[in-house]
Formats: sequence, structure tokens, C-alpha cells
Amino acid sequence: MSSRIVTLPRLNTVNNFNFFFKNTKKNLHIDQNFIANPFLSLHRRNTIAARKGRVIPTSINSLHNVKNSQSSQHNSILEDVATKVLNCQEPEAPSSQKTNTNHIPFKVVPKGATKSNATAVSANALPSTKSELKTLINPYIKLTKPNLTVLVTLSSICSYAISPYSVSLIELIYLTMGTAMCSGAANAINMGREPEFDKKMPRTVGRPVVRGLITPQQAYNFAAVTGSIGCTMLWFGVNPTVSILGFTNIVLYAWLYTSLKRKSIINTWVGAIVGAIPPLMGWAASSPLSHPGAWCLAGLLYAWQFPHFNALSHNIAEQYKSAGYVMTAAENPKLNARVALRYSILMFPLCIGLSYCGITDWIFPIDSAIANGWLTYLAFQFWRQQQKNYSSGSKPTAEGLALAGVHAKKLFWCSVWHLPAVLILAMLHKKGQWDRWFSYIGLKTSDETTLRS
Ligand SMILES: CC(C)=CCC/C(C)=C/CC/C(C)=C/COP(=O)(O)OP(=O)(O)O
Repeated sequence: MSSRIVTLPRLNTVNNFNFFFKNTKKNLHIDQNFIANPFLSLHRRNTIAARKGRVIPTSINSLHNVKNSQSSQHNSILEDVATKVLNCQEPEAPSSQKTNTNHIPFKVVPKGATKSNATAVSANALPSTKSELKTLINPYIKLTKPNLTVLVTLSSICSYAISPYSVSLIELIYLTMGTAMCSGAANAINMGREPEFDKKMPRTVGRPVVRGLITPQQAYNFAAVTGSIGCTMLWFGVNPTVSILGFTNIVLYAWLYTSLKRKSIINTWVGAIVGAIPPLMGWAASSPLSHPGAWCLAGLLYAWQFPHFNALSHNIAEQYKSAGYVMTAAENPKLNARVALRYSILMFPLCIGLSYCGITDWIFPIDSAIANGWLTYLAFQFWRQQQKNYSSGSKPTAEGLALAGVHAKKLFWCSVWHLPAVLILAMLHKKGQWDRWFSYIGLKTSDETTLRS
């Protein structure tokens, strides 16, 4: 049989696990507990082995065997396969520990190795500084909830761009970095406080504190450093108001909201205030908070979180409940959908408000109404289904629940597109925006012509 070379990326635990999982899940019943526990406990050993570029021929060998085995033997074989995969067996291990790989029709070498130097590479590979650094830094990046931090920072930047007064690049850079650092700090404290609960939900089980990659104390230390740098940058690079707002928001999110998550459904309303503060920070960077436009924009971010979060939490309500979180979706599903609809409708007057107080032109309420209308329509469908499900007094049917789940999912994805769409439209329709651009490229606008003549 001719030999083929299969080049694998440097293996780490997750790669091993995914590889193993993808190749076996079609044929086997997977025991979740079995998978989760060895994965967590062996993580450190696997990371070290992976960093040294060691490969795991046993996984392919065993998978080959597993594929052909009888279903009655699946569980024990699966256990054997997973143990080997997760143990990262070494090529130089004593022969008693080696698995016979003679019948594998190809060789497995680390990425970057050629056929001729395959053995040398696996034996001599030294941990590169880059990958070591990556292993060290990645958990800390995850600690900041990067997606959320990017969204929060963008909401602050957009607000800065929409606000009526002067903008400067240096101020924008400080605002961006300071807001991102404060958000990262708030999220790090949140994660440091919740591993006991996060480990019970599939959505959060992979977080660095749950996995033991970072201790809660390390998370707090990280938050202290990033939070201090962030607030200092905002204080000196932007202004004290923005810095105080940033600090207040860290406290609101990391202490008040995070504590309320396990106590009362009020947490969602407090969380919405947390989400509304970054646009206020962006606004306060250049314009006074006494301007009603600031509050319309903050109101937009506040209101948006209800269709977004209530729809998201609807489909994982049971997970939240069993993890110990008190969420409206689980405690009062009807209210959950009603609130999502209520705040979707509120988007219309808030967009009109931005034009009314002179921030955007009067086209903005019209084209933002397309996005708002779509969101409200889906929120209405979700609400109507939950009305049907819970109004008769009897238990909702499985079909009714499934339909509500579908509507919630649609609403969630719509909300993901809705916010950037409305913020971009507000920036495009900012009053005088086009005049500024036209004068920048040397074209006179009708206003200018009228003024001069
Ligand atoms: C400037 C500054 C300090 C900004 C902070 C912005 C920030 C962290 C907003 C979070 C909004 C929010 C309620 C998220 C849900 O958290 P969750 O804990 O319910 O999410 P989880 O279930 O994924 O942990």
C-alpha cells in the first residue's frame, strides 16, 4: 500500500478533541460527561505536549478501529480512544505505551515538516516564542469577552461620530482604547465571579476561568490593571466625565448586574443601563450630556438590548435556570416576549427624537423605520406566539414552544443586524454631514451657495 503524508497543524487539545469528535460523532453515541471531564483535567498536559509539536498517531489508529466496531462495544472503545487522544501519547514513549501504528496507510507529521525530516521535527521541535506568547495571551483576550468589547467600543465610537461638536483623531484613539480597556476590565471581573455558574452552561463552559487557565484572582488583577489604565486614558486623553462614566460602568456591570443575575429578573434592566453608558461616553467625549440627542442615542442602545437579549435567552432559558441565573425568559416567558416587543416599538420615537433635536436629518426616521419595522415585526410574531402559548391557562404545546423558539431565533439575528444598521444610518444622516464632505472635496452645497449669494 502506498504511503500518504497527512500534515496536521500543531496539535492542541481542542484540535485533537474536534478531530476526534468530528470523526466519531456520526457513528457513536457520545457521553457528554465523559467528554467534558477528561478534557478539563488533562488540559494542561495536552497544552504542553501540543506546544512541543508532538503528534498523536493513536487517534487515527483508534478511530479507524472504532469506526469498524460493533455498537455494543462503542462506549468502552470510545473511552479508550478519547483517553489516548486526550493524553497526547508521545512518539518516544516506552514501547509498552506505544500503540501499534503499522497498519495506518499514511504518516502523520506536524505542520511544516517534510517527509524526510518528519521524525527530526517531531523530536527536536522547540516551543516557539510566538506560540508560547499566544498560549499565554489568548486566555486573557477571552477574559475581556472580545466580541462584546468590540460592540461596546463601536457603540461609543459611533456616538462620538454622531455627536454634534468637534472631533479629533487623538481624542478618538484615547476614547477607543480607554473604553475597550474599561469594558475588558468589567468583563474580567464578571468572569472571575461566575466560574461556578458558567461551568454549568454549554455557552460559557469554555471560558478561561472555568477551564482553570486563569484563576479568579488573576482575573481580578488583570481587571485592576486594565481598568486603571483605561480610566486614566479616558481622564487625561478625553475628559474626566468620560472617565467617571467608564469607572461607574465597571462597578455597575461587575458588581450590581453580576450579583443581580442570580437574584432577580431586574438584572436585565440594569444590564441595559450598562449597555447604554458607552454611547454616553462617546457623546460626552466632545459634546455636553445636557443635549437631548445624547439621551436619544443612549435610549436606543438601552431599548435595543431587550429584543436582543430576551430573544437570545428565550432559547437557553432552561440552561440559565439550571445554572442558577434568574432570567425573565425562564421566570416569566410571556413578560419576556412582551418586553422585547415593547422596546422594539420604542425604537421608532427614539429615531424620530434624534431628528427632532437636530442631530440627524429628517430622512433618518424614514430609512431607520425599515430596520425598526423589521425588528418590531419579528418581535410581534414572537410575542403573539407566546400569547397563544400561555393564554389558555394550560401548558403550552410542544409545537407552540417550538414556534416561539423559531421566532426568538429570527428576532435575535435581526437584532444583530439592526443595531449596526441604525447606527450607520444615523452617522450617514448626521445633520450637515454631507455639507462637510462636499466642502472637503471642494464642492459647494446648495446651503453654502445660498449663504454666499
Ligand atoms: C465601558 C464599560 C465598562 C463598558 C461595559 C460594557 C459591558 C460589559 C456591557 C455588558 C452588557 C451586558 C448586560 C451583557 C450581558 O452580560 P452577561 O454577564 O449576562 O453575559 P454572559 O452570560 O455572557 O456572561
